[in-house]
Amino acid sequence: KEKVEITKEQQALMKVIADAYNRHQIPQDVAKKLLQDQYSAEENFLLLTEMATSQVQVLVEFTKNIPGFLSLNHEDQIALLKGSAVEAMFLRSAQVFSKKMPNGHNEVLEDRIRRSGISEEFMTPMFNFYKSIGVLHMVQEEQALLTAITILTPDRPYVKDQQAVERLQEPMLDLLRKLCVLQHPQKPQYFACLLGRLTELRTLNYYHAEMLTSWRMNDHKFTPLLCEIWDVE
Ligand SMILES: O=C(Nc1ccccc1F)[C@H](C1CCCCC1)n1c(-c2ccc(Cl)cc2)nc2cc(F)c(F)cc21
Repeated sequence: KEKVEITKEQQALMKVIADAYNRHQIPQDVAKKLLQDQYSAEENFLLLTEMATSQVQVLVEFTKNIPGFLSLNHEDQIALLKGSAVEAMFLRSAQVFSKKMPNGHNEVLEDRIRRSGISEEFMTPMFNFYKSIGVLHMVQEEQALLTAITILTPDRPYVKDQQAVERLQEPMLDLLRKLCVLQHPQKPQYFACLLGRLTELRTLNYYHAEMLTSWRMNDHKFTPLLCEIWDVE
């Protein structure tokens, strides 16, 4: 039985990533807002574009705290952010969705999202992903590391120096693997399961532009930042 322990520098890395993640959390206000009222498709779309725009800004701040990220080639920094922003948003949405709320609130939230304006065909893949994240009961540190690992995916389009990105991603993967063994000793496949979620996350990437352009309303308006990140308009 391999004795797993976190080294001093891994503890320091964990602290940096977890603090950055907590500092740059989007307040849970999107769930609270959705629970308060039933909005029209237009209002929901506006809320989504506002949330997604602020999420990108939050993601940039979080990414700047990843050790070594700012030493990467500048074009590669942009390619990594552009390549991971949508996945980070769905990962964040899944974490918001999975938060245990008072009785009945989780059901209301799901219902509000089902009726928000998203086309029917995307409900199943999206909620399947949210539920597969929910059953993992991830702790904050795991969520923060998983987001950092998603950002540091070497094979994003247009990344020139993939090795440099691998060198940053590897210590995160090693730390997450150890955390999983220590946090979930009764689930030896937990780490592999987490990485499997990242594969499922990429499939949502595939749908995201169509999820927006097929929102049940006319004349979809996007912020310039979203046009950049979400391959729309
Ligand atoms: O705001 C959102 N997500 C979000 C963005 C940035 C940071 C944090 C976020 F939760 C949207 C709302 C917007 C308003 C209409 C309903 C969906 N959202 C999605 C979502 C995101 C993108 C597409 Cl194309 C389809 C659904 N899934 C959600 C699950 C939740 F539990 C939740 F609370 C909100 C969620």
